[in-house]
Amino acid sequence: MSKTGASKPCVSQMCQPIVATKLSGKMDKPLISRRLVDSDSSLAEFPSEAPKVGILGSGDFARSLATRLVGSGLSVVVGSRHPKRIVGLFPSAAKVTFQAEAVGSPEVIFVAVFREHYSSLCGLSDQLAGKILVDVSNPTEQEHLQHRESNAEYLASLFPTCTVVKAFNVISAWTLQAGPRDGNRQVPICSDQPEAKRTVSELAHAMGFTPVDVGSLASAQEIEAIPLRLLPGWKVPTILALGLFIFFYTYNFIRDVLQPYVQENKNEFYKLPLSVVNTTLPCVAYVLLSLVYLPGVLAATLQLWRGTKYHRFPDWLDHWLQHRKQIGLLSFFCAALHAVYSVCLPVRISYRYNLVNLAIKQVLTNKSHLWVEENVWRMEIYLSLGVLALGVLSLLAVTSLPSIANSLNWREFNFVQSTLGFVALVLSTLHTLTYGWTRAFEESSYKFYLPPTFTLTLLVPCVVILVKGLFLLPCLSHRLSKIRRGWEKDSAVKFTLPMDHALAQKTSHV
Ligand SMILES: Cc1cc2nc3c(=O)[nH]c(=O)nc-3n(C[C@H](O)[C@H](O)[C@H](O)COP(=O)(O)OP(=O)(O)OC[C@H]3O[C@@H](n4cnc5c(N)ncnc54)[C@H](O)[C@@H]3O)c2cc1C
Ligand SMILES: NC(=O)C1=CN([C@@H]2O[C@H](COP(=O)(O)OP(=O)(O)OC[C@H]3O[C@@H](n4cnc5c(N)ncnc54)[C@H](OP(=O)(O)O)[C@@H]3O)[C@@H](O)[C@H]2O)C=CC1
Ligand code: HEM
Ligand SMILES: [Cu+2]
Ligand SMILES: [Fe+3]
Repeated sequence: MSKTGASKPCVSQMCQPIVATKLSGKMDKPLISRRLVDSDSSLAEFPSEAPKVGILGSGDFARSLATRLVGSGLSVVVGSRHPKRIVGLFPSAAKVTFQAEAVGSPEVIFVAVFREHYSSLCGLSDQLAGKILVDVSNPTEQEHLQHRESNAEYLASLFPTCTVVKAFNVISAWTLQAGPRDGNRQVPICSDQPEAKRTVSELAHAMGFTPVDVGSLASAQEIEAIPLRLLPGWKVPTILALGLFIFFYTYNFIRDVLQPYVQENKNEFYKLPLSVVNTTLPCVAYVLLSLVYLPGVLAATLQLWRGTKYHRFPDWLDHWLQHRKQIGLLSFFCAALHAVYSVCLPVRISYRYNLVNLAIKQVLTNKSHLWVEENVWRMEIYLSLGVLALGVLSLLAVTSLPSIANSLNWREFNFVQSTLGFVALVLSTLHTLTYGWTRAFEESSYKFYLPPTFTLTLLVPCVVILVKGLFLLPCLSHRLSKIRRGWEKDSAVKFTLPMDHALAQKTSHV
């Protein structure tokens, strides 16, 4: 039955890059030679005979897995219901045969079959007894909600004489083929048998992945839920950003387009795609940035108010504190777009028309040398401040990349995120103030009685900056640092009567 007499390479052979010419066909080529996998010679852990690995199923996942295993120097045997049909799709070094024959010799068998077909494997029970079964399956969202036990636990219940290990479900067939250099390297592994877990971990390592032990098979439910998640921490911040965008866009539309149309009969709808967007984006970026630093201020205020740090923050604040990274990155995204849009402003043909028309008007009225010193300075300064603010924000964004964050110690990271982030907020505020200048006090800036947009955005940031400034006052900063070292306000300890204590608790939770 065997297609090739799958030779078992010894360790010294395995350390050499596998020669592609030995294999034939597209699927045959190992995508990564052993030398490229950054293994820390973990293969040396294997006995001199390459262990045989079994795979049940011949689908996408099975094919990619076989390719990867063969490319990692392991000996592979694939069990299919129709081996003759699919034998050409597998690397020639892999043996492809009937299910019953395939599961005979390997100690470890990957079950690359969907959950609903597990029961069709029950006929193999006797041959599988005592072996390690690796469950790689991913439930659909519906299946995950529908079944109480995980796929892996279900498999274990069907084969009580086997040891089931949950692994590799977070790796796509594509990543397996392309090699672990692209995409996620981490493979969460769980099983009730430490020995089996170790064997599968070593396999993962040999294939260039990083096994992560997540405990007993009961954790399989959690592991199976991982691929079902789609950017979980981003939902609320994204909705927030979209909400702000819609609000400010509508507000700017009314002020910049609707008002001239209704009251001055001017058609300025051309502003919709760029100009209005560029007054909206910076407002969203700026407000989001202040919302990154507001919860820290609220937390500190609450701690000062309660005189202790040992009371839990309310849930909404806790949640908010945890989503600051996403809110901050969205703010950076909008600010970066605002910068690019701003650079585009003078490129527009409408800008040139307006400029030429203004020049002609000046010629007609015989005016010369239009130069308002104050405006010139104001613009130079607000643009410079904007560039500086964006520069500092970029530092924050760069340090939030895990690889950079890992190279910083806690204090360095905190300095960039907390101190420089606050500097960015102050710079943005100065940028906005110098841009807005005295227009908040000019009647002509109020369209439909609506104040200029920038005045709306200033509210939250100014409160944050003000309160942060207050916390620098010696009396408050001293008290705050005492609280953070575990000191508690006398009154919190004084009440000892149960009723009084309950009362104290109640009032401190406002
Ligand atoms: C572009 C960009 C990228 C960002 N990337 C990240 C990121 O990768 N990761 C991230 O976490 N955030 C990120 N953020 C969010 C933000 O920069 C951080 O959360 C920053 O640390 C907030 O600073 P803070 O001073 O407001 O809060 P913190 O320094 O966290 O302090 C908040 C509050 O916690 C309490 N507190 C602080 N220290 C103590 C203590 N020792 N004991 C008890 N209580 C204490 C106080 O009440 C304090 O006011 C990013 C923001 C932006 C704009
Ligand atoms: N594709 C991917 O990227 C990933 C897949 N997975 C998991 O791997 C498993 C396989 O997925 P995938 O390879 O994509 O699926 P496919 O549909 O491509 O392959 C499934 C294979 O199951 C085998 N099989 C065994 N018994 C039966 C049966 N009774 N009825 C039908 N098929 C049977 C078939 O092989 P034969 O006919 O030779 O017996 C078939 O090729 C799934 O559990 C999936 O969740 C996990 C992570 C990523
Ligand atoms: C390279 C960086 C930047 C440049 C070149 C820049 C440029 C500009 C320009 C040209 C305007 C006037 C827009 C208009 O005429 O409608 C403006 C306004 C504004 N900018 Fe920036 N900016 C930069 C960075 C930032 C950053 C980082 C923030 C805050 C996070 C910010 C917040 C604002 C705000 C709130 C306004 C007022 C919008 C309004 O109400 O009309 N800018 N900026
Ligand atoms: Cu959340
Ligand atoms: Fe499930």
